[in-house]
Amino acid sequence: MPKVLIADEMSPKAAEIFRARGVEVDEITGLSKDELAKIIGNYDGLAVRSATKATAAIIEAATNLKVIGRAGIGVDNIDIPAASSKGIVVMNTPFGNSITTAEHAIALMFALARQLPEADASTQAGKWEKNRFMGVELTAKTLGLIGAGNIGSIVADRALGLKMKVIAFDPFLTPERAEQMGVTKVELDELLAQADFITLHTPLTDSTRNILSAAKLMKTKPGVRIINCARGGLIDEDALKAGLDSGHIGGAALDVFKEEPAKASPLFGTANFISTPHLGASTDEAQVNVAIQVAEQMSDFLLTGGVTNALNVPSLSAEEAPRIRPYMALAERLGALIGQLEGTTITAVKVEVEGAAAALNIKPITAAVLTGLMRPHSDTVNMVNAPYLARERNIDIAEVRHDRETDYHTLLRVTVTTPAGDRSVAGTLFGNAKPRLTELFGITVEADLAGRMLYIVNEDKPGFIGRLGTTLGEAGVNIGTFHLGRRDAGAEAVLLLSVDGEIPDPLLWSICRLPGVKIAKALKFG
Ligand SMILES: NC(=O)C1=CN([C@@H]2O[C@H](COP(=O)(O)OP(=O)(O)OC[C@H]3O[C@@H](n4cnc5c(N)ncnc54)[C@H](O)[C@@H]3O)[C@@H](O)[C@H]2O)C=CC1
Ligand SMILES: O=C(O)C(=O)COP(=O)(O)O
Repeated sequence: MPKVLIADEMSPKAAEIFRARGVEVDEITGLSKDELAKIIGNYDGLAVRSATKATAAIIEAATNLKVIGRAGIGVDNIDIPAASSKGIVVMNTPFGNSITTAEHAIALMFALARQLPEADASTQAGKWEKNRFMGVELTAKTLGLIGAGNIGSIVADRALGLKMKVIAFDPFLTPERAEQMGVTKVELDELLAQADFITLHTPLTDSTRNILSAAKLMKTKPGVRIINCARGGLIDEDALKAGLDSGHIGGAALDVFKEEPAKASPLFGTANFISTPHLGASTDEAQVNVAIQVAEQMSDFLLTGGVTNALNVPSLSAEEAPRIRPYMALAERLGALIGQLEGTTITAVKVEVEGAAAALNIKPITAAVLTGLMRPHSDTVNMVNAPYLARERNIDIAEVRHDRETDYHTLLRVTVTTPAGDRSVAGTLFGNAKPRLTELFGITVEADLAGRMLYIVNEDKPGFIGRLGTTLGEAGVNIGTFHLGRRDAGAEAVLLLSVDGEIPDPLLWSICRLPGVKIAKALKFG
């Protein structure tokens, strides 16, 4: 039974679902990184929110880990490249807490507009400072969105309902989507010059880190109010403090900080500054949503191999999975065939799909080809890390979808480039389910690729097959299936035999010494 560690506070729904699905679960929160490193080797899955840092060191210690599930959106606490190169799937729940987080941004916008926290503190201190707190209306003000994805677009929708004008800076926002959202797409400097309120909704990446730098903050409209419910690190906190102190920035509300937990900050105590302790996702509804999603997704993966919302491996939907699985089996076998025959000299791989296969998601098929190709040379390769390992080995990957008629209703071709030139194998599915080789290095040969096989290239001369049968028979090796292909009569022939049992080296050498044999290799599939 797979075993999962829930390492951050999560709705009890998560543990309930894991157990109901047949996954063992431990809930241990507040672990130090050393404590986590010590126990992580016992688990197949790790479920986290933002507090636990799944660093390279933790991942290194996670000898059995197969999946890390983030009950939430941001995955900046997970070292995805480290997980990928160890073949660990990383998944998040991209929508479960977006409404809640958008509502928190709107709440902070109101709080800034009417100085609610200060007014509350003053009133409860018995001061009744009615004249001190003069607010601004949101109606007709301009809201500048930095990042118009899931959360940004919900914020835009709510702000439009409040009769605000919404402008957005997001390099990936298409004009059509902007129009559909009812927002005006602008460049960052234009947004800074026009916005009365700015709200950030991007992930923390190299392109967004410090996006509101000191220089950019200086370009904002005097009196601007800034909200960050996305990630600390998007705003230069020192420059924000200076802007608030000078009065150029009229207010700022941060739910997230560069260093978390933020137990001290120069911003604390600054006038017109509001903060919450990373509460964006903290509602009953959102926490139930993300807990259910993460537990379902991780259980699916651990129990059935189904992949949803993974960040480092192509997703396979429930409808797609049954159609694509036989292709992945074919892809892995073609990759394994060519990987065993061409060794480690491969510098490029081309995956081509034709006929029915051309309508499918090619990414999992390519990942399966690469997995098969590298498995003979790596014990740890799997669907997750195969593309990364290929990249590390400077293998160039190309994917081609052909829109043409073929002799087969569906065809998958794998071509590798080696110092000796390009070599190609192709295969199809019989009955949409059974992987079958159709072509090997330009020669038509139909074969199942399964179990132990023997690959022989020989001169096409009479008597060879008899001699081969005798050699195998004398060694006590039974032939299961026998597939023969040749370029032209009397030219080079290719033999693929499935055999019951291992072919020991001395037997392989005897086969190599048979007259006419050019190449003999033992192959293994599955
Ligand atoms: N405070 C909290 O508790 C929570 C915080 N979050 C944070 O909110 C962020 C946004 O979440 P979603 O909207 O779901 O993500 P999303 O991926 O749907 O949207 C992010 C948007 O940022 C845009 N973007 C990327 N690089 C950009 C750049 N250089 N400049 C401008 N825009 C850029 C993308 O094109 C995308 O449209 C998350 O990454 C997460 O870190 C999410 C949930 C809760
Ligand atoms: O989902 C996200 O990105 C969040 O930041 C929410 O974080 P949390 O799960 O509340 O620690």
